[in-house]
Amino acid sequence: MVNISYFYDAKVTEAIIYEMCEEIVQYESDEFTHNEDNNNMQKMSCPYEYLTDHRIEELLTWEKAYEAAERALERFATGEAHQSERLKVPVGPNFLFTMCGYLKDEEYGGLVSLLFTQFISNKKLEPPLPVVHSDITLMDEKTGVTKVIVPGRELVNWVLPSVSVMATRHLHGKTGEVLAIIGAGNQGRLHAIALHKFFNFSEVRVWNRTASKAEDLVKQLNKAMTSSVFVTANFVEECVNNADVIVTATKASQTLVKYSWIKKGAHINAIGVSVVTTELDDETYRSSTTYTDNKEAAEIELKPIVKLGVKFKEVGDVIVGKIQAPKKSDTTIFQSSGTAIQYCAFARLISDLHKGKQ
Ligand SMILES: NC(=O)C1=CN([C@@H]2O[C@H](COP(=O)(O)OP(=O)(O)OC[C@H]3O[C@@H](n4cnc5c(N)ncnc54)[C@H](OP(=O)(O)O)[C@@H]3O)[C@@H](O)[C@H]2O)C=CC1
Ligand SMILES: O=C(O)C1=NCCCC1
Repeated sequence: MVNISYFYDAKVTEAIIYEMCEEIVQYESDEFTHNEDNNNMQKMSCPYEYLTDHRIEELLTWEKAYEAAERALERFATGEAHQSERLKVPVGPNFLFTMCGYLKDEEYGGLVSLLFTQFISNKKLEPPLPVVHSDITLMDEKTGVTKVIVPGRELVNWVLPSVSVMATRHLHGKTGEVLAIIGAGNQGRLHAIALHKFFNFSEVRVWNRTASKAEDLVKQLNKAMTSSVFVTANFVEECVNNADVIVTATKASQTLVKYSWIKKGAHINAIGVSVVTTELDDETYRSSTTYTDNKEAAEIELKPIVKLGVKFKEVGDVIVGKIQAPKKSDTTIFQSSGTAIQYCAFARLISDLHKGKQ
């Protein structure tokens, strides 16, 4: 974590403020309007844009997303990033979740604030509304001025799979031949695409509770990639059998994968999050090394895993060489928590792409 206490040193603060004011004056002349009747109080015209899902899809590519994910993991590990505590505010059965962060980086830096609501009760409305709503605000790190607001639901579609790709790269390497996807929902589909684009697997197996959805996804992906590598599996055991890389991305509230079915040395990206259950059995956690992108959050939020006595390691520490990479024979789990820093890197990337800067 970066130590931001130096901002409170009076002399340094003065120097920083002076430097920033010079830049702000420059900025004002372009972006601000003065209200003479109000003691020269600055009134801003709206300096930011809301970038739609559609615009993000137009701008982003998986290659750019992998790079942003890797940089965010690196910077988090080297301390060039600062994050506030994550806060979950209960609203009956629903909640509001917030996280803020500051990433110091020429290309991907900024200040970010992520707001995310999960209203289970929306399912019962007539007509029903989506359960998750989320907006991510990116602010300039020199002025605090808002640059863009992006929809979190779209951004998570890029952030989560590319962080898993980078975790797989650094914890397992580019040796995988068979990928097993458990769950053909949104994240299962996106992980299949992002991981296959990066690793070019010889076989990608998909299992889903509702088999027809796995069949549809397999057809769709083979067609889109003019390939025949995507195949369905009838049972979870058949899907993970001898697989090198596994993704669990379901909303299951029961264990789906048993350690005895997994190849030794496999890597698992465990995406399905629950405060009460895991998709992997206890033996899998006890016999593997579990990595996360945010140890502090994982220790608080992933209670069922903590209860097993699992000691989390951070994937960023492997990337920057702070800790040794796992051995080929180690079975590894990546337990993704998502960090404000990752969202900052992606929001900045999108903001720059939108303005034609990248
Ligand atoms: N860490 C993070 O930031 C994020 C984590 N997630 C997590 O990823 C997981 C998947 O989310 P997402 O892809 O968006 O969800 P979707 O609603 O798109 O897909 C849900 C999937 O879970 C399956 N499923 C639900 N219940 C069961 C069950 N009892 N047994 C087996 N399969 C089941 C569904 O199967 P069927 O088709 O049969 O219904 C479907 O394949 C969730 O746990 C979610 O919390 C998601 C986004 C962000
Ligand atoms: O859909 C989710 O889950 C999200 N998680 C974190 C950020 C926004 C959306």
